[in-house]
Amino acid sequence: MDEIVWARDSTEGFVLSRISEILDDGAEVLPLDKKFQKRTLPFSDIFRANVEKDRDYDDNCEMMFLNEASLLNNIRTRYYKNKIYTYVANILIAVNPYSEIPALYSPEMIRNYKGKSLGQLPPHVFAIADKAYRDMQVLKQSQSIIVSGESGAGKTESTKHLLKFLCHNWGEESGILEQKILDANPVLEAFGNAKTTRNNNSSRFGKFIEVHFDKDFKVCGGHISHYLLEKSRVCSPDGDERNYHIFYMLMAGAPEKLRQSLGLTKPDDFNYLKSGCSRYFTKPSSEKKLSLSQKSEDHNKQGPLKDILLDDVEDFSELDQALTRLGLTDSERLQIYATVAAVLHLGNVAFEDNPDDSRGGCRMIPSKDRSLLTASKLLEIDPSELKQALVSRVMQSSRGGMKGTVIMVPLKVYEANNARDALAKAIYSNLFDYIVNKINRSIPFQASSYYIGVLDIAGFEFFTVNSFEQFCINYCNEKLQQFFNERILKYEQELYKKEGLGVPEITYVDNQGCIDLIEAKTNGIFTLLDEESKLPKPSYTHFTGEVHKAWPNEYRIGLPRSSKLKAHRSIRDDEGFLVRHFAGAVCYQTKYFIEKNNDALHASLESIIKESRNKLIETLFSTSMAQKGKLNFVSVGSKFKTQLGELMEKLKSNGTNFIRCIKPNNKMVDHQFDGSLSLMQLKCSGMISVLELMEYGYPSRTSFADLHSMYKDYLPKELKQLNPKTFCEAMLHSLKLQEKDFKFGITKVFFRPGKFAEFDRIMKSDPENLKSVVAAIKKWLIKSRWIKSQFCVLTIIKSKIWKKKFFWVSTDQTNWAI
Ligand SMILES: Nc1ncnc2c1ncn2[C@@H]1O[C@H](COP(=O)(O)OP(=O)(O)OP(=O)(O)O)[C@@H](O)[C@H]1O
Repeated sequence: MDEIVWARDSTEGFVLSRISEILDDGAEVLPLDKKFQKRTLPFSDIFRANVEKDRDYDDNCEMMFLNEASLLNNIRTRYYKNKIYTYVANILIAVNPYSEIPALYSPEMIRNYKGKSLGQLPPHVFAIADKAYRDMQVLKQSQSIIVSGESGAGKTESTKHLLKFLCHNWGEESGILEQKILDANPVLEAFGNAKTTRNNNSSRFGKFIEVHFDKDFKVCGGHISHYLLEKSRVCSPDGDERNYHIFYMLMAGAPEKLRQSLGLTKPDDFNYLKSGCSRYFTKPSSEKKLSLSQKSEDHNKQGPLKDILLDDVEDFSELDQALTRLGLTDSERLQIYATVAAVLHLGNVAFEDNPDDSRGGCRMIPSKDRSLLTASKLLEIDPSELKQALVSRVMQSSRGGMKGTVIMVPLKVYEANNARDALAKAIYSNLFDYIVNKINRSIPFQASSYYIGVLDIAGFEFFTVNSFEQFCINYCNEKLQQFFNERILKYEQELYKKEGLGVPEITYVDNQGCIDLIEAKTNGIFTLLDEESKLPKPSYTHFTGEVHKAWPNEYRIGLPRSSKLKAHRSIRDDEGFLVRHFAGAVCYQTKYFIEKNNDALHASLESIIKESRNKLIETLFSTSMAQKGKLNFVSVGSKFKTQLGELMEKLKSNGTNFIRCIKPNNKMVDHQFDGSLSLMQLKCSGMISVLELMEYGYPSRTSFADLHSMYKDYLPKELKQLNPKTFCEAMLHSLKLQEKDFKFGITKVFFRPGKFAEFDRIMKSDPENLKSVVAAIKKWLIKSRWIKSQFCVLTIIKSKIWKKKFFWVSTDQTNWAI
């Protein structure tokens, strides 16, 4: 028993092994590398291997055996050769190299990929951008490029390269528009990105960036839509994580005068920064520009954070210039910086129990007066009114539906803390909306015919503790997965039908049930959460109970104790629920669901902030949704549901391209490939199911014209001159490929897995072999021409006989038919 197979392994993903014994429901396998142990595995963990050591494939579909193990191995082999891009048919897999690969994105590369069909050059993110552009031109349809992957997988970097390729090749001569679209990046990153444990420059929001084209397919504008900024980070970055970059950039990079006027000193002087990592990102040259008083104790002790791209000192001036180019005046930029500083000062306001209040209310700690004064000054609101609104809230009694006396309700310490944090989050997230809006307005926009939209949104997430943020992200991924399934499978089947291949229908697992569970109007989890918020005394345990009650027989939802993870099994039934997503089960802890879903300010705070004399603050809160009573509040969940609905509509009406980004290791280092981590991501992105589909279909396909242009130079003149369809027929029929390995469609030829590679190998083989190939093609051509001419003769003879017959029949009846 000598067959070499891939055997599942918990760390590597798969290891090459030899089957030593076949058992009833599995086999005993012996890994080739002695460092791995012999094991007995079920058949579902053993896969056939394409064993040609060190060989890799541009397109996974060129492989003979399409399975998760061969896919993982191909990606790994290529990654170590610095080939970070790989196709699975039209889908691009991009592995984060965590290092610069020389010339990979050079201007020459940008030129090279322009106008090339997919497959003509090695896989590349530029090839996908070019395909989207050509599809837009040919099909006269807007296109989307969906870039997905977990945090740190390289979505934002890929997005930047896509935009650069599009703007560079089809932007206007002056490059002003291109500059504006590209200037959006440093601005979005300063306000929307933060250092997390998984990525130094993690985007804490989703975005859909549209590049618009005019009737001549030249770039004529752009637009950014953003989703779900992570607001909780503003008040409580944790452990090794940081708050949004802008806070540190201002403190490290702003001119001294500006820092002084904003009362900015060093990160550990501010509560909203010192709960997390308080060090700056610097390079040796910029570190020298920092004074001791600007640096936190930790920074002084441990030194700066390091990243190839980030530098808080230099990034501030880059941001300031980008904002200027986007059209913001000196005073507008100053107001933005003042607002950011105000958030920090607000965070330093603290409360204690008020011994003079018999109702258990709190008061501000007197030593924090200075922070309150600075925050009020920067926000241009009255400090005493702000103080009052932070420690109490106004309620109106109502009797028989009539509004009655105004009552001042004192807040407890934790309520005042919540009110302060809610205000800080509202200011920051409204500022983010304002900045995105400013970017959009600064990008000139002429009448647009089509657009290419790039979606950069977080992939499926599951941690030990999963809260409302993960719930929203996973809901979004559930919708995107459904779309992916529909597009890939539907497209595939429609193509087979259109090309007349006669391949039987392929079915797939539908995840609509899971989507219903979350978004159903009457009993979906979002609805139950909103209902809970409207109760006089909302409680997360009651909400959790309602969720379990609403879905008693649904297998997709379960109690935390049904989790496979020990950490989740100890969560009480009324403190969490488990959702079985397409990518795996996730246990959500519901403790902060209500607060995170309803982040509106209480009425007193809302009215104080609206009275600000500061133009920017006034603008930020002019359209904000005041909580006009509990019954008509707009929750975070329902807003996201609506936004996502609109996005899905756009995606459905566009052509689609997919890029799946993979993070090869958690250490964020180059040349280290963690097999099981990467395999998990391939599964979560739906790539394994795509392979299953491809295994039974014809995954490699190319148009007759493309195939002709790809290989004509390998052949003599007389064969080159054939028309593309005859050329393809001649080549495929005369080579020793079996009939079942390929199919001719109307415009394309389709190959079974691995067969295109076989064909390619024959065509590119040594001259001696090629000679015999040419001879075989010529022989086939002579034979087929002979058959054709015989067929023609026969047809003429037949038609003559038929005409005679017809004439005879028709003259016998009516004459008009001749
Ligand atoms: N193509 C690339 N070449 C070199 N380095 C890269 C590439 N792609 C990503 N990186 C590195 O990986 C880091 C993380 O990438 P990126 O920020 O694009 O991830 P992401 O998927 O957008 O993460 P998040 O969801 O957290 O925002 C980058 O800051 C960069 O250092």
